Amino acid sequence: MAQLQWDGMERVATFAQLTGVDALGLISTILQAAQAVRRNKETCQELVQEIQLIRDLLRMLQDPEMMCREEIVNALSGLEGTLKEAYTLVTSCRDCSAMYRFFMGWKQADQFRRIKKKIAKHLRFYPMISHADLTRRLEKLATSAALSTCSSQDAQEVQASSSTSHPNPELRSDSKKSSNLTSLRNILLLPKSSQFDVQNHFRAAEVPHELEKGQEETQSTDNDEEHHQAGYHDATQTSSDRKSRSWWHDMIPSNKSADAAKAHIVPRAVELFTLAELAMATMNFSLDRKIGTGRFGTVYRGKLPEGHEVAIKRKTEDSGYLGMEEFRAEVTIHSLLHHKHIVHLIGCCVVEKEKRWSSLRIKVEEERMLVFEYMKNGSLSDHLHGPSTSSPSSPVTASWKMRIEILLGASRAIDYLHSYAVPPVIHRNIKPANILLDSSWVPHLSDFSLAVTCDDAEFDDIPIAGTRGYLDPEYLCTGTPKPASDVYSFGAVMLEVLSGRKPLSHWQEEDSDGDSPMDLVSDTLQLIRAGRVLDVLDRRPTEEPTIRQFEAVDLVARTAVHCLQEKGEDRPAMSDIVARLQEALEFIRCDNE
Ligand SMILES: Nc1ncnc2c1ncn2[C@@H]1O[C@H](COP(=O)(O)OP(=O)(O)OP(=O)(O)O)[C@@H](O)[C@H]1O
Repeated sequence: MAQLQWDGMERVATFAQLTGVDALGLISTILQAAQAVRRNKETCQELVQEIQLIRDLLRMLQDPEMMCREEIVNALSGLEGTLKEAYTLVTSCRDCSAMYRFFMGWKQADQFRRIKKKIAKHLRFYPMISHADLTRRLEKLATSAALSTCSSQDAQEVQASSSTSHPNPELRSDSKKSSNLTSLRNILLLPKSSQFDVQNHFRAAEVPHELEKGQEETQSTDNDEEHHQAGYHDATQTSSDRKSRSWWHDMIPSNKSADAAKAHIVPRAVELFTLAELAMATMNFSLDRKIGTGRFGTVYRGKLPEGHEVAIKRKTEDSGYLGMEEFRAEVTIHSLLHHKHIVHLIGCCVVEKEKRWSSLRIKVEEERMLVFEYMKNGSLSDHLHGPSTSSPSSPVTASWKMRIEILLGASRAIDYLHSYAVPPVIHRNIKPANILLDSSWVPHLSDFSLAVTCDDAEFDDIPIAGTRGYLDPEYLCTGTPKPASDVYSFGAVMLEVLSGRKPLSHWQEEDSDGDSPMDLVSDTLQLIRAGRVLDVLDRRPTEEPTIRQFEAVDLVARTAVHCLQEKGEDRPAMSDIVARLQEALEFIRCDNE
């Protein structure tokens, strides 16, 4: 324990000595101030999360050698100023007077944007530093593990002192040790290529060979045998280990490792599930566990052995999902994204299934599954148009405030994709069916099956994709997706939320040759431009909106018009949309105060 405390002090000293800044002190002051904010709570919370990342970063910077690196010192220069600005901004959010709101609303949104950009700059070496820290911890763990296995007596001593005071906290208790090894297994499941190709900066990760072998052995269960007998080959199983390993190691194209290194956020470790584990979680993919079906497969609700509820998207080759390349791209992109309004990808699974075509021929098909955190309250679309709309208990159906909160959350997720993810990501399938709601009605953007990164140089090879009714007409003409294409789709979502109407009527959805796919868009745009917003509004939240509600929905309507401009360059950036929705929400909140 004493050793741990000393380590912590040493870290602080290292950073403070080298920079002359008590950044950790400043950070804890900001975190305290953030607890008392009365306005812009969500934006402050996001800022706090990023500031916490800076704190984690500083704590990882315990190696003085690293702090001497020019690129890191440069990235951290100006940190004091940024933190002071962040403090001033956060404390200004304590003031809740109407006058303050009137004069400061827009200015604050601008300041938040500026500070977030500065923080992103400070965090740009996060992946490399985190990688170096991880390597250091792995080496420490591997050394301890080697020490503990070299003599059985030593191992017994470790067990005997498991719950007390082993000097290495990672070996302090058996359960702690096994959970560390589980998370290690998860970390190691990332292909080597994705473990930050940082040869110009730091030594590449060396995964201890013994640990790799161990991780494979832990994956087989009794149930696997049953599935082999039923004609399944789980590509992650021992019988096809070589294939499994090369599949996984090939999973992320090597050129993506550079992207990962550039990202200011570390790729999340994606867990590799076996078919047996997922079959068990879903009662063998039983019908009553089915949540919904999309173009690319079926989604099931499942429960993992630890009790964690998940949604399992099962994609088959028949479903029209394009193939392994797209699956890899989806997992790669999704694992790089960390945002409170983006559905968390927990893991995936690939299995081979034998299908008998005739007495002589057997065809081998691949099935791919993705495991996500479960979103208990379904999709925004379900609440606007599904059976739950008849239920007055759906707050989405009944409340303008909730609808605007959902739009705001989703817009923040898209803003993150466009402006903070590195490389930037274009979702290409923004629609209410892909905005999911958790048990607290917090929105999460989902479905990255069509997402592309902005540095995918050869857009020519990527077919135009999206959902009719939300597709940007400019993208349809040029074939080149841009962040502005997502902005257009989000404009259509805003109109749908305001009007409660789908952009395409049922017959248009069915008829792929329908020549007027944008009826909601063109009808409502005309009405809004003519100042007739009231004629557009869904009357389920309230028959007559109050003045504040009207101000809010009017602002949303005008923002939607702006998003639906024909030319991408005339549309607003996602960050402006976030600011306007934030303002719209403030109007509604005034109503409730
Ligand atoms: N993580 C999740 N938690 C809860 N429900 C989910 C989750 N992911 C998807 N669903 C449900 O499953 C349905 C089908 O999802 P899926 O993403 O396969 O298709 P889609 O988005 O409706 O359409 P498409 O993929 O064809 O564009 C969704 O509408 C949603 O209701």
